[in-house]
Amino acid sequence: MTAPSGRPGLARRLLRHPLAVGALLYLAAVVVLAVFAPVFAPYGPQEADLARVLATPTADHWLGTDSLGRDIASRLMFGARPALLGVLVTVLVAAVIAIPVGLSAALSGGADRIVSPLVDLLMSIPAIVVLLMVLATFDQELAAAMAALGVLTAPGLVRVVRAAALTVAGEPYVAAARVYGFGRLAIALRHVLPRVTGPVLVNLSLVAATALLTETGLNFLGLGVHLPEASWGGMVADASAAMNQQNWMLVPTGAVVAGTVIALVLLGDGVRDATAEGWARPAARARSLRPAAAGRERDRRPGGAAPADGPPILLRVEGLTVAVPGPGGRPAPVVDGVSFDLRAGETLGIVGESGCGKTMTGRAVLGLLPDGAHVTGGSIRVDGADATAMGRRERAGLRGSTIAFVSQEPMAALDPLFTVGGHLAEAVRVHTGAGRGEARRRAVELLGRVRLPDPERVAKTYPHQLSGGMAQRVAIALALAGGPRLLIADEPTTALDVTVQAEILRLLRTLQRETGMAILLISHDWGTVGELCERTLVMYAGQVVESGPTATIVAAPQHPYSEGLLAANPQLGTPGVPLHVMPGGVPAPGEWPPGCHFAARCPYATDECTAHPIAVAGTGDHRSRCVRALPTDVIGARP
Ligand SMILES: Nc1ncnc2c1ncn2[C@@H]1O[C@H](COP(=O)(O)OP(=O)(O)OP(=O)(O)O)[C@@H](O)[C@H]1O
Repeated sequence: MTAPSGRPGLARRLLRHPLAVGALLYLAAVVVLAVFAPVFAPYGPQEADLARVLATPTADHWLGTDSLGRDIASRLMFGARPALLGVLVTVLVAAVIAIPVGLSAALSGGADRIVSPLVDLLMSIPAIVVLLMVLATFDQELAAAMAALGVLTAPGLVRVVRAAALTVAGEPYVAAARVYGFGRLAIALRHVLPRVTGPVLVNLSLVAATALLTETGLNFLGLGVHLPEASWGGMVADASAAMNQQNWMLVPTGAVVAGTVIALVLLGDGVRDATAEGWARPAARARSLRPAAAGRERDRRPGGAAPADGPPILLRVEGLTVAVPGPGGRPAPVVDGVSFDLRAGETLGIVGESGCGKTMTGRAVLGLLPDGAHVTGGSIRVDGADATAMGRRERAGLRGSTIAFVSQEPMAALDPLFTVGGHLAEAVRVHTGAGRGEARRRAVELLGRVRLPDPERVAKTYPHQLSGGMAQRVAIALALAGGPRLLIADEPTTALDVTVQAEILRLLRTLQRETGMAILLISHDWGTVGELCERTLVMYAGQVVESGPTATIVAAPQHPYSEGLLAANPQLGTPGVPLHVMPGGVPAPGEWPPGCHFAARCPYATDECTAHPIAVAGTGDHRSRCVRALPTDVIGARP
């Protein structure tokens, strides 16, 4: 791992852009001269020298005088005040409206359904008409007009914030933040807002430029600042009126207005570039978390009944069915009548090929199904409470504190903006309400618990500085932050190399012993499941086809699919003997055959298998969904 290093902040990155620095200096000078105009201006804004009207620059009047002999430099300084004030009002109003509204629209489908059409409607309103109405109503009060301009420009900015936030909201670490139990507000402020700052600042600079031009335009028309007060627009109007006698006056007034607009735009460009540089990171972006499940009830018989006695049942899933939109928009089940119990402190594996519905089952338990997928039947009871009947808030309250999640892509779950320690401390604060110092201490403690060497140092690193194994340990530490009683680990070792896989499995076993939490391990690999799980569910095409003690299934599989899966496992193979390959593939959702879903690939299939749905049957806690219970020696007798 590389040494911890800080990332230069936006301000420091901005200083690397000469044009932006020039723009910043120019704008700073304008602001200082405006604020301290009474100090810096050699003359009062209305101080007239009728003996020297329309003078070109002299030692007394550096920028000349206007048609009433007033000092142009002094009036430009005083005129900058309403200009800057107007810009400030517009920008503030636009930002205060657009940022929260745009974020809400991006993060909540309900809000978006209201916001998007409203934005379209507001953007079609002609701004100038509204501004003239406001000026007429408020006795030419420029601040009111500029506030109205802020309201009118807000919809455009809402679109920008929404679009930028939507992109960020799709990032895996935002999905992961929900998994870790963060509320919407915390996610919006902590993970999404910092990432939309760049586009927002760029667009605010354009809003500012528009506001300046509008303010100048209104004053040019004599509709804002009351004469004889100085305003840039009024000065441009004076200069235009005196063009036939002397055209110098338009040079300083026009140059100041144009210079300020250009500086605002250049500053926006600089911010955009500096923000983009901030996001260019050495590590490739990790892939996104995979989506998950929901369901319809069919077979309520527990496919994975826990032993009758033992610790209390922590999770009871009964007849869970999850559907996604299938061909023609009809719901297609991807999880079909899955039932199992998980007792406190127990480890249960779900094993099966890709596409069998393992992840969907896990994500349904978590209450985080992908868009379009939903639970169409069955129940999920956590500690006896029906989670499927819970409201959004109550369900979110379970995540992180009662149920935690670890995915196979730990790097994707970590926000690149924050150090590992910052990330963990935030999770601790969310779940325990601890103060900053305490949360920080607990964060380092958690890093120690997942056996990371030198936790203090690791706490200061950024995600891209971690190796895959370290990132997985950090993700596990994050999952532990809320003291969960159930950890759902979805292929937690798949992306790691073999030695690191073994270390992570050992860590999970140790943590499970230390904390007494239950583990639901999702894997396609018998080796992983066999390493960690007392009991296992074998899933095929959305259904549990076999369940029971892992050792029993491995020794004597009852279902031909379990048998084929075991025979195809390299860890259980004999050196020199080619591994068994199951012909065909898992049928896609919506294409499941009637009866046994595995029939088309099954070497023992008979007409009976496809005639009707197959019930779960078996003795004790070892059950399978097959018309025949296979003798143990049948693997050797494979046709
Ligand atoms: N967002 C989604 N929309 C529609 N279908 C989906 C979605 N996510 C997954 N599916 C489908 O649901 C089925 C079950 O997927 P799931 O991810 O649960 O399988 P899995 O057994 O966990 O396999 P893998 O290990 O590849 O994730 C698959 O057929 C998959 O194509």
